[in-house]
Amino acid sequence: MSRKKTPRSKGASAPAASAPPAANGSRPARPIGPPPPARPSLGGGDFYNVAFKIMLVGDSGVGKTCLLVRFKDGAFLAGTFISTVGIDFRNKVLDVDGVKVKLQIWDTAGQERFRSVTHAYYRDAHALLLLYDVTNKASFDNIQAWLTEIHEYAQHNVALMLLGNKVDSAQERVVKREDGEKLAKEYGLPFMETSAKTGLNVDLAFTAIANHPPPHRELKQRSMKAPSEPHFRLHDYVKREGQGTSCCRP
Ligand SMILES: Nc1nc2c(ncn2[C@@H]2O[C@H](COP(=O)(O)OP(=O)(O)OP(=O)(O)O)[C@@H](O)[C@H]2O)c(=O)[nH]1
Ligand SMILES: [Mg+2]
Repeated sequence: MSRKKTPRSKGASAPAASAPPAANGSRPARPIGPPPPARPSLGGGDFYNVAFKIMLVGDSGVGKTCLLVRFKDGAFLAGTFISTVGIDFRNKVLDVDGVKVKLQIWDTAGQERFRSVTHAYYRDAHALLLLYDVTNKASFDNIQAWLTEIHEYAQHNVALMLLGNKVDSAQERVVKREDGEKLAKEYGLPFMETSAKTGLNVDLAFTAIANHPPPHRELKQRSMKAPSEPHFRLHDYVKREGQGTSCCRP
């Protein structure tokens, strides 16, 4: 995949590839009735009922790490671009209808040389946030290649959302919002534009994923829908909750 920007190699403070907690490969079922007893999350004092694994993917430099840091810490990593090496993860527990949902968010390296590392993580992901940079046409053109990769390595029922990041950079924008909407519609994906810098739609993107329904219910409904409507619930959520966002039902 070609890129406009050449990411700098990683500095000493960069996140190292970290071993994942054991994954059971199954999608977490949101309980019907009272939530199961809360468990301590790995590596923190937060308690949770269910865990949900989300992967951030897209070209190097589109803002995956910044999006995660904005969501987790409410901060923006301005200045020096430190490209992720391999894969890193952070946890955040959200309350969804009284159920503590632990989002385990995997931040992958966009650089091609780490692709074989990240491939191994796709199959355990319950959801994918696929990013491009609205100021980088190449990152948008590469979305199709990312989708091919996702179809090859991820579970067939993975929840997927397309995000056009860096919308705060209005002067540098080269990918129009309509172009993002059109592409999303073509592939039947929910879509929104985000800014890790200002925080626009960042929480919404993650909470939409966290509100994703239990897989058994979704699969049942999905089997009655046309294949081109795989993410209708995410669409509905984004449409309902979003401000200045877009939702593309094919
Ligand atoms: N203006 C603006 N800059 C951003 C935004 N998000 C990220 N950046 C900048 O874009 C550069 C790359 O951001 P990263 O989050 O490190 O990119 P990445 O996708 O994680 O890159 P890799 O780790 O190499 O895959 C950094 O210099 C950030 O400061 C945004 O929303 N707006
Ligand atoms: Mg990164």
